[in-house]
Amino acid sequence: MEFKRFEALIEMFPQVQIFSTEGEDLDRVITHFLNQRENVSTMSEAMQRKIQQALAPFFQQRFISLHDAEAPLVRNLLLDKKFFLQTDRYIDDMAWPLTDPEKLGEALNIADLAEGILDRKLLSLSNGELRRVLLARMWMEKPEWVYFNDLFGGLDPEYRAHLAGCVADLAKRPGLKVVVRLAREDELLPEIPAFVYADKTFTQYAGELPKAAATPKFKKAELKDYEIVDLRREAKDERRECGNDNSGEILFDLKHVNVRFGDTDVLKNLNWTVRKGEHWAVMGENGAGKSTLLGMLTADHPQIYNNDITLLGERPGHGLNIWDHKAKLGFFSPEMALQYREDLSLLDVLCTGFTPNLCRAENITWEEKAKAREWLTYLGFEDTSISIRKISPIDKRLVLMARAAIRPPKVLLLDEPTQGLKGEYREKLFHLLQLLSTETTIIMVSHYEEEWPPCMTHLLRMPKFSLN
Ligand SMILES: Nc1ncnc2c1ncn2[C@@H]1O[C@H](COP(=O)(O)OP(=O)(O)OP(=O)(O)O)[C@@H](O)[C@H]1O
Repeated sequence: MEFKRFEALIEMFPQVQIFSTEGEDLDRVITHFLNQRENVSTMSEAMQRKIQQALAPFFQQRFISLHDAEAPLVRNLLLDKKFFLQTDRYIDDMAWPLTDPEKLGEALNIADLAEGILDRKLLSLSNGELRRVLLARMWMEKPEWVYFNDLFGGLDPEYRAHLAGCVADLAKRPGLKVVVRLAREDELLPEIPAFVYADKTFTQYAGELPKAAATPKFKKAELKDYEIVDLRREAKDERRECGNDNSGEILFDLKHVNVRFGDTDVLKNLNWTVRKGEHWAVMGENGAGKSTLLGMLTADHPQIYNNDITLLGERPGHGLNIWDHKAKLGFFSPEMALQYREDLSLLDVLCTGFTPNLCRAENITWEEKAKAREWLTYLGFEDTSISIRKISPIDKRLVLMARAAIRPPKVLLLDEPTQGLKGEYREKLFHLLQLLSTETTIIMVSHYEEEWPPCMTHLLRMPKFSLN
């Protein structure tokens, strides 16, 4: 069955899941349709980012304990009669849809959050926690239409399984119209009619839908402390051959590291050593402290000063120069892509990767330019002169990841690099990382078990100590 128009599809299938690698185009089509409807509840990364941007123009601000008494709490977002997103530098004059306080218990259950979350400041939440709070809110609204844009993006595996069950139940509610957009085919839900969107056409999914929601390979309840897995021992094949520089130079050394905010333990007695030639995947449930950990490695997090940490041979407060340190790293996170403001061509963006700065680079050599051009061509960008502002947010992410890696840096830090990336892009990225692994040390945060290039040598699993 094929549909050209979303109107026709939704009329026939009021509960529908749509998988597409052309996510933004599909989102535009659905949003255009829903903007003309009333009582719509939407969950999307864009909403999450809007809140984060409104509350803090610079993401690092989040690392600082927030004293602002006016900063909105989760309680305000979920329970205020009329909630406006407002700070002293941001005003949203549209009130958010009304919520039903009676549904709070059910909603927190859906979001798998404890009641203590209500007193947390919105800005202090991790990406996944904020997503889950927004999901809780949807369950407290009274919509006729529900739209989940990239339902599982940024969520940990166990919660993804829980959410899949909740959405399947929601889709059974009589009269409710439910639209789910999925970025990955392997995340299709059971029972809900499925379509694939490509070339501006919705085609019925030809494969078989799963019988039940996928179960996570790993259960967080089993994890009581930090766990290190030697991936080389697990796979005795080609992994041993790559990134095998056993010079033993210690790049990062963290001893009994603790990070707390008020009475929330984020990192608790973490001992972790990263040596040159190792490549680490970092996993952990939403709020486990993965971004906090990366913030420490980049020296952005102020709590590096009250911990025993060595960063590339230097100690914070004892000779570490932050800018020299950052110049040795390549860093990418989805927030960075969001906050990137430069109006440069793709080629110029990639060339900034040879310098410590984000703005236009001077004195780029002919060889560097040629390498940047070669990388862009490999990633599928034919016209390297177009502005980064003209490409889609997902393409922008890919270009900024390439920028972080091209030099190559001494250490490449990637926070959820595959979030929202289509399979073909993931493969290209992993191929690049595999090639780079002989020259740089890679540390990569992921929410997908075993979804990393074969060069990865270790996995750090992080538990979540606080219950919100
Ligand atoms: N300034 C702050 N004040 C209070 N709590 C904070 C602050 N900054 C971070 N936290 C808390 O620290 C915990 C870890 O956050 P972090 O962003 O490191 O998690 P994460 O593992 O990256 O999560 P996700 O998978 O959702 O991205 C979260 O529970 C978060 O709410």
